Amino acid sequence: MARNKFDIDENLESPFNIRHFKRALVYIKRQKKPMIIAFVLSALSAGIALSAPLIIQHVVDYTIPAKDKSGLVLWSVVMLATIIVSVILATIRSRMMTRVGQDIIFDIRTDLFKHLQELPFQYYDDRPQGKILIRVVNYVNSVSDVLSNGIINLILEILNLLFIGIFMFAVDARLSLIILGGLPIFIAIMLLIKTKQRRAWQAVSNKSSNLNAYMQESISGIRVTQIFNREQRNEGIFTRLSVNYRQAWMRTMYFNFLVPFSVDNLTTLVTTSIYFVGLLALSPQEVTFGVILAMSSYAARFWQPILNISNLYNSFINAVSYLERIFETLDEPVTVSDVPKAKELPPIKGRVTFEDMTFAYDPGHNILENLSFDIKAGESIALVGPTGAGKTTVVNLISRFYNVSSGKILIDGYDIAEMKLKSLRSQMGIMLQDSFIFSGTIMDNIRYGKLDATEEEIIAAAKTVCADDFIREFENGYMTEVNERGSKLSQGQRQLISFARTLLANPRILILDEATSSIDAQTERLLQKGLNELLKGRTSFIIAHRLSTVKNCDRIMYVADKGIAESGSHDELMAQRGRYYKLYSAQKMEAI
Ligand SMILES: Nc1ncnc2c1ncn2[C@@H]1O[C@H](COP(=O)(O)OP(=O)(O)OP(=O)(O)O)[C@@H](O)[C@H]1O
Repeated sequence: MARNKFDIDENLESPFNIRHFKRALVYIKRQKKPMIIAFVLSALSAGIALSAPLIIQHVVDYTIPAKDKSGLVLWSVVMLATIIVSVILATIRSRMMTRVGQDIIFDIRTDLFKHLQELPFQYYDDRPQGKILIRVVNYVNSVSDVLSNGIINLILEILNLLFIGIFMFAVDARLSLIILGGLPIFIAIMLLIKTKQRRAWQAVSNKSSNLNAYMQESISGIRVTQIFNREQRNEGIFTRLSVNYRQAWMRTMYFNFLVPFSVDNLTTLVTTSIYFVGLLALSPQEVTFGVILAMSSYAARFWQPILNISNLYNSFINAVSYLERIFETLDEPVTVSDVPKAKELPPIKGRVTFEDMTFAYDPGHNILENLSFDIKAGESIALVGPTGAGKTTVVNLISRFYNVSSGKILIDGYDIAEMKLKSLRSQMGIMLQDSFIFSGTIMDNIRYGKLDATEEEIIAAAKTVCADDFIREFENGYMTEVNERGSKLSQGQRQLISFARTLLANPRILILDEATSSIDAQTERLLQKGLNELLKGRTSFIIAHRLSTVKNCDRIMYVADKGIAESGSHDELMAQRGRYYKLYSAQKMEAI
């Protein structure tokens, strides 16, 4: 069961701590060089811009009273030059940082994708795909700016604040203290809203994740939706999720606006105080008009970096809620992986042994119990039995898509839990009822089974499984582009392509899970010839509800009651007159 349905908020398994941020630093460190250059450029640009109030003070107090026209022109040119240089430096920096941001995205996304490819079936069983997608696509995008520009800007703003402090204290210490007077009020406001703000951002990421999961589910299930006229109901669910998202977003915005609102008012307050104290309380001899002008300009400039830092803090809080989820995914354990000192499974003959094997998807709820059987290399085995009995589970365990709960599965006497997964799976061929087709050409899709296969090998495989005829009927033959999931192809055609794909991989053990159920009887007969060739000398497990297709298997195992209820050849089982006999007779009756 999906642990996180689309309308269930995700609980973070490990809430954010500084360790997560340290991990983010790993990605940032890789961009050290461009980030240092960008930082120096920014520092230069900010330093140049800071000289403007000093120029203004000098011009107001000395150049203008002295009616020094050439001095006035000179200072105007200096002022213009500082603006131009500062703009050029800022532009170069912003280009560099765009690149750094993209490189960070690239690295995190690559790590996530690599990890997702290794995560076991169980991980995907438990989550809606949309919630996985949003982490790789949206969350990574959202954190890149904070991890690149955000860090640099934070250091810069702190330095900026320091420099402004030095400059303003150099101009007038008493008026500077008035400017600093607003700080305790600001810190108190920030402390008050900090926790609420973080929770609000977490809610936004939860709600957007839910929305995404539902979108993904709706698109995948659009056919069923239209068949059952569910459009209106689904719209209702979608609206509810959208409203939840909007409410969560509005709440974060409320906190976000609160911060600049406080800063604006504090700036106005301290500027007014400077005018008041400067003009009334202190004598004109002590404080010149130029000093008051310069100090009011510093007051605005002093509060600007504070506003910027608090905005950065907002983005940081937002990014933290995304980083938590990105790292949670990266930390997701690869439970089905090579054990330490795993051995390479040598080329196998194909003997498969289950030794007292028990398996549960969810602990405490066994699907198969104490299962033991031994299959000789080259034997063809049919797994039949009622829906939900565990046939697919048996074959999934042979490929070790899940770990057994107890007991062992051996191939040629080797415990598969101790073998390298790659060496195990490369010798297995699995064909499912729902054959997945990737976007690309038909040729690419068949080549998926063996990446270095030649065109001749691919065509030969397609011929063996009777796919060649229909492929050639397409205008572009093997080079026909198909969509993801193969929506241009019939289900039977998709299965034939996946047959060719598996044949190309030349596996020693072959698993056919309802693989021929969508192929018409005539094609199936044709295919059977190819399949017989394919099955020769290989161990095969065939799951089929249509018993006529598995009658000729060496052994038929009837899966029921958490184990194998009956086992033997068709004739033996018919003679037993047990459950297989009943099922076969019932199907025969239906066919008449
Ligand atoms: N990923 C999963 N997580 C939890 N339970 C599962 C999972 N997959 C299957 N099951 C349960 O395990 C049992 C066996 O499922 P399995 O798919 O092996 O049956 P099956 O015999 O192949 O059925 P069918 O003939 O319908 O394909 C079922 O009761 C099913 O509900």
